[in-house]
Amino acid sequence: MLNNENFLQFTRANEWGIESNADVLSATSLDNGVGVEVWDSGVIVFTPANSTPATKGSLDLVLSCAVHGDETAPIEICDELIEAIREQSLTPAVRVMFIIANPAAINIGKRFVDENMNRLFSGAHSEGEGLSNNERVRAKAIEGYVQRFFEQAPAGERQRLHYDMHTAIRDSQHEKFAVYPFTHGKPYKKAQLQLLAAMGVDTVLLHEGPTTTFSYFSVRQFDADAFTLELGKVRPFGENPVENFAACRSTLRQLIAGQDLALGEFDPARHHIYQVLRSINRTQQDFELNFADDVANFTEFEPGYVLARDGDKAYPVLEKGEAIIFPNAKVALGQRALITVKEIDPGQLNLV
Ligand SMILES: O=C(O)CCC(=O)N[C@@H](CCC(=O)O)C(=O)O
Ligand SMILES: [Zn+2]
Repeated sequence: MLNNENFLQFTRANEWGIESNADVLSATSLDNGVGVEVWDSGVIVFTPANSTPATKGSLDLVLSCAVHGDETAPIEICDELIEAIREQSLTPAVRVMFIIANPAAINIGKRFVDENMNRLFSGAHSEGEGLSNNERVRAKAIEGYVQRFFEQAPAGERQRLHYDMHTAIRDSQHEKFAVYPFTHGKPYKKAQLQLLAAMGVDTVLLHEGPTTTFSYFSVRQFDADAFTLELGKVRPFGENPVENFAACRSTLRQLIAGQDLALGEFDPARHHIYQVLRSINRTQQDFELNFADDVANFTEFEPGYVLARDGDKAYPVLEKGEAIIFPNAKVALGQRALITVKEIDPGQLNLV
């Protein structure tokens, strides 16, 4: 068993998984009756001691971090929550699974080892060159764990929620924001926007099409409410300002403990909603972004301004209000190097 070993340390010591016959895989329970199962390195599931009132106990919550290994704030948040549950200072009233996705990338302090894991979900791990590197194998295994977690839930009306937590490479005009994956026409949910705001995330980016990200996988395969959360800027371990994550930490604790979040009336004015206008891919070795490294996410450029050049092709701004997100000229060929977005009125949204 794990004994008293810190789960993050155990995970970092077992970079690409643990033997399927390892004794750490056996299920156990804490003195307070909470069930604990380690399904793999970085994958731990807690089950409440007793059935709780249906409205609370019916939540199945996935909290993931380290899909990008250098994004340390979400790793620190998960570490704190996992150990609080194991020390019994936090008692889950809902099923909760934590996934520390890429321990090998954490250990080298990099976004990934061979390949960006957040482009490998929904089966992308097995396309092209197939399961040719550890990130591909791990993404496939993680898909299986999420499937098992959601599908093993007791019968009855249940809510599925997945927060895939990240931090961004650049500064941002909205420090925290969420990506709301493509819903295939289903309405967006007011309660989810309110829950995000309670976590300090008042800005939401609506994806306009399918992606190979982890959060879209949970939306598409399991009809979960799932979001990529960008909680701040990438910093080394120990340098994340604790106060910046207080709302996120306390809301996650309340969700895990099944406490009432008292979200109140939906107020559209409280939320900034951005629509994705374009994804610009790098297709040529000769790719450049035409703005400085310290230009923040959500910065607007005037129509006509050339944002990027991909070989001979120039990408000028097409309309007033067009702003940039996630610029990265160093992505692999064929991958997204930049997204452009535009703020829209929340009143325009199909909301339930
Ligand atoms: O700051 C950056 O440039 C990247 C931050 C990051 O990792 N973002 C995610 C967004 C995923 C999504 O679109 O849901 C990513 O690029 O994987
Ligand atoms: Zn990330």
